[in-house]
Amino acid sequence: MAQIKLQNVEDYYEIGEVLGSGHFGQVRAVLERASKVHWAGKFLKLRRSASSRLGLERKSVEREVEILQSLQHANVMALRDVFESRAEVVLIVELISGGELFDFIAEKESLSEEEAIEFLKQILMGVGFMHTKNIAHFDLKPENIMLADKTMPHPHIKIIDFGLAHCLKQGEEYRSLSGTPQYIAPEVINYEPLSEAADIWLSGLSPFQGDNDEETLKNIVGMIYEFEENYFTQTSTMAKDFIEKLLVKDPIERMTADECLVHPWIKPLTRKQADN
Ligand SMILES: COc1cc(-c2ccc3ncc(-c4cccc([C@@H](O)NCCN(C)C)c4)n3n2)ccc1O
Repeated sequence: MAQIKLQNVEDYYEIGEVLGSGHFGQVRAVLERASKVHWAGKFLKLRRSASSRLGLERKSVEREVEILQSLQHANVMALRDVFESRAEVVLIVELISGGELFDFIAEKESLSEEEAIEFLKQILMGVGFMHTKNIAHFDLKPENIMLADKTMPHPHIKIIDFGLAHCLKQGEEYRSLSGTPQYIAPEVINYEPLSEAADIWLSGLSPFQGDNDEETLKNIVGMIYEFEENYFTQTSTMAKDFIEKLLVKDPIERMTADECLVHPWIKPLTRKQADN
């Protein structure tokens, strides 16, 4: 468990290039001075006063640190160190060098269902693990699924960006409108109490995609979607059954991560089922 250090992060790590940035702040490559091991540092600006709109509230940063400290899993980005100064918190996490899964797939001529299942199994194992701890990610989307490295034949999935994640407490309602429009579940749009089920929604090629965010959100709430022929002609019946069991509006009726892992498309019972 990383204890929050009040020392200067640069006493321990050499700060390198910017790897990426977003709502979460900046991610930079860092080099641990003592071990010469490469890590990634997520630099988060803290809000200077209660009235300020700039920077993150301390309690949301503390929540993310607590969540990351409780998640040790092969398919979840690992937390190594936390440094805090007056205006900034730096999370030192494992460096993920394989890039985004989205880009890896985009660079391929095609993706077989077997390859898709391999990726999906790892994502579901990571999500299933966080759900056993009542932690929901609430921002699962292709950009937040990365590859530890691109070694074939078994690329290693890492789930990142727990900036919107929440540990759900029994008997406590949690609602949020945060997330990315084309990937959020209907219960988020309807501002209903949320559960881990909000993570088990489609987060690939969205069949709800509208011409703009407003239309997309309307499609999701109205369950208006279609499997565009030119994308799904080669898709097996079993795969479509799997997707349809995810796109269930009622979160209680939707498959859980563990149920997904035993769905016949992911875990065929017989060779015949596998060829469906
Ligand atoms: C700890 O929280 C985060 C960690 C990371 C993270 C962790 C390790 C790591 N190794 C390499 C990278 C990396 C490399 C290039 C781009 C990015 C990132 O800006 N794009 C990833 C998806 N984005 C939408 C969050 C991240 N990362 N990013 C990204 C977002 C986070 O909220």
